[in-house]
Amino acid sequence: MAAALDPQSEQKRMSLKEKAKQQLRKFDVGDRFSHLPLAKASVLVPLMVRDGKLCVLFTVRSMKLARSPGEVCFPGGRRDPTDTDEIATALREAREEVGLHAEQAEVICKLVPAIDKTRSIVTPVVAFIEDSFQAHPNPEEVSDVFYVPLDYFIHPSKYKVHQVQMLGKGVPVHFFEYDDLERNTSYKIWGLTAHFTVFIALAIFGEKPTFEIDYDLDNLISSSENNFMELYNITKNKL
Ligand SMILES: CC(C)(COP(=O)(O)OP(=O)(O)OC[C@H]1O[C@@H](n2cnc3c(N)ncnc32)[C@H](O)[C@@H]1OP(=O)(O)O)[C@@H](O)C(=O)NCCC(=O)NCCSC(=O)CC(=O)O
Ligand SMILES: [Mg+2]
Repeated sequence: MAAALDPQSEQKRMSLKEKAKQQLRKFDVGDRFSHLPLAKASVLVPLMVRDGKLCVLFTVRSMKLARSPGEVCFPGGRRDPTDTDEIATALREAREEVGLHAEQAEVICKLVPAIDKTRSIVTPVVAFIEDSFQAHPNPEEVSDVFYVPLDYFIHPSKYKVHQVQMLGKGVPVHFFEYDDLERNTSYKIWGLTAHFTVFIALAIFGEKPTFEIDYDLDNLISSSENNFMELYNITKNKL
């Protein structure tokens, strides 16, 4: 039984969440990108408050997977015919992969998508989950589940960046290394997953990070959507 929170920390916990929800809702893209004719996938970005800090849940992909084995990602996957929309895909995959039931998740928004190496449009669906959520990883797809404070993606202690030519455009690929002291394990969060996490940290905290970003922080919505459409148009023309 978790120790009863004193009213003060309960108050702080709630205001942390409410402020984060308020910020995230400003970035909801609705169905603005739902009609684009590329294969679709979604990830669920689970947020919660742990030890008084906003934290995000990550998974480590099983080595059995053909694609990106062993890499850190969010619960997620390709859309299947039973999914009514991007949110349904994200929630179905989270249930399959970490045993998160839809009623344990409060979906807050869909954020600007990204394009992955299989040229699918990947939509990040952000949800608050129960702070006490206990993951049940599906070993077919997930080998580990861990949590990182979200502000680590504003001022990381271990970070590097690679500028890659993605579809003819110079794009920063963020590489974070997070040392989970409790589990005595170091995790590498990079690429698409890091891209989404940085954006969510910027949207919630609105703070300039200690590393370079390819957004205009004062116009985060328009600069992020322009970045996506630029990559989409290059991808579309290459198909
Ligand atoms: C784009 C994605 C959301 C798509 O999700 P998934 O790859 O998990 O797709 P999925 O869950 O639908 O299916 C994954 C595999 O599991 C199998 N699978 C699905 N359901 C299953 C089940 N119930 N039981 C057993 N296996 C199952 C499928 O056959 C599939 O194999 P198969 O696939 O063989 O059919 C994810 O790949 C992702 O987040 N990628 C980025 C990870 C990342 O950031 N890596 C860091 C480098 S950046 C990077 O690498 C960028 C990039 O990816 O472009
Ligand atoms: Mg998956």
